[in-house]
Amino acid sequence: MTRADFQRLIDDKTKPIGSLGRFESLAVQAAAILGDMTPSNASASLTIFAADHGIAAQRVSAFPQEVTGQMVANFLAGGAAANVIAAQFDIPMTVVDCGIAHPPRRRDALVDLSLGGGTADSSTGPAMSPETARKAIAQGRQFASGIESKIVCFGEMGIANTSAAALLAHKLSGISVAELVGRGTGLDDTALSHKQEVLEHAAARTGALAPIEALAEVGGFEIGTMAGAMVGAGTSNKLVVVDGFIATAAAALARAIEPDCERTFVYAHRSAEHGHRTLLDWLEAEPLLDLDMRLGEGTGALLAVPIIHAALSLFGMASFSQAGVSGAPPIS
Ligand SMILES: O=C(O)c1ccc[n+]([C@@H]2O[C@H](COP(=O)([O-])O)[C@@H](O)[C@H]2O)c1
Ligand SMILES: Cc1cc2nc[nH]c2cc1C
Repeated sequence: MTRADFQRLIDDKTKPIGSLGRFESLAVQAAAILGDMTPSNASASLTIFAADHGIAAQRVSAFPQEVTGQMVANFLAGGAAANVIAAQFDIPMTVVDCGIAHPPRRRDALVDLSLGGGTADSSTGPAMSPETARKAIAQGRQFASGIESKIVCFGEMGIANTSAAALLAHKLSGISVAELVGRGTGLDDTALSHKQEVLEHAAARTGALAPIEALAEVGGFEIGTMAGAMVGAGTSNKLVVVDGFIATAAAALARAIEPDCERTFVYAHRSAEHGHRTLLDWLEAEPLLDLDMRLGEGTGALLAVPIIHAALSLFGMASFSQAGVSGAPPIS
């Protein structure tokens, strides 16, 4: 069935046409991508891609680099926000090491796709080689081919990755660095203007860049791997739930690499990170939620899952003829 077929089904349900707004378009998008209207068939999962960033050395984050590995240990122990929300919805969670500088000792529960102990500092040179950038995309695609669930939530963890995401979004979109730089984990005004200087300097190192070159120049390992996974999941007709600012930068990269995968993306929420609104507007994306969240980890994406399931449940409504409800008379 095509998107138009699912749209006809929804239009024939017992409600004024369009009265459930974007909730209806979500139902049509989800059913068309999954080829299935049954909520219980639409299993969901969360993958958190984690990595470190050399640009953290420039004091662009409110937290030290060790926190990436420490939070990954917290994910494995079940203590993070992502864990408790995922548990609430019975959503299984996988954590992928894409290049953590100080990984936890208990590595057995991690998927190991490490590309090194963090990227190089992109304010002084390329974050990674073009070969590593291509490897990040390829390993993400490969990883996605092993995901069994139909709805895939992608989140991330990486100290200083709002810097990498802002620079990548700048290179892909041409939006100014000033419009994309934000407080991340909670910088004060002084630290924010320092971050902006560092990012302006990093951006000025290079001119216009092709997508893979942009990933190589500004990073990061988890963003590239997530972008590859978005391409892979999208091309195999999974519904890709995009989380906050960093995940949206990965989605912009995925779209630049494979434009067709965009139709499978659901933007879960508008993060409070300055720049997310501008980036979403540039992508012409309207997120489902706006809860002032700015945590990452896939927490916003998880909250979208019950909304997607509820949207699919609309296909269980009675049609006008089934319920004996008179349709609207044609407007002359
Ligand atoms: O998802 C978002 O919109 C978001 C906004 C701000 C911060 N974060 C999280 O905070 C970390 C990056 O912040 P920072 O200040 O270290 O660049 C990283 O682990 C992200 O998951 C996430
Ligand atoms: C504590 C903490 C938790 C996070 N989760 C995602 N990014 C994070 C950054 C910090 C600092």
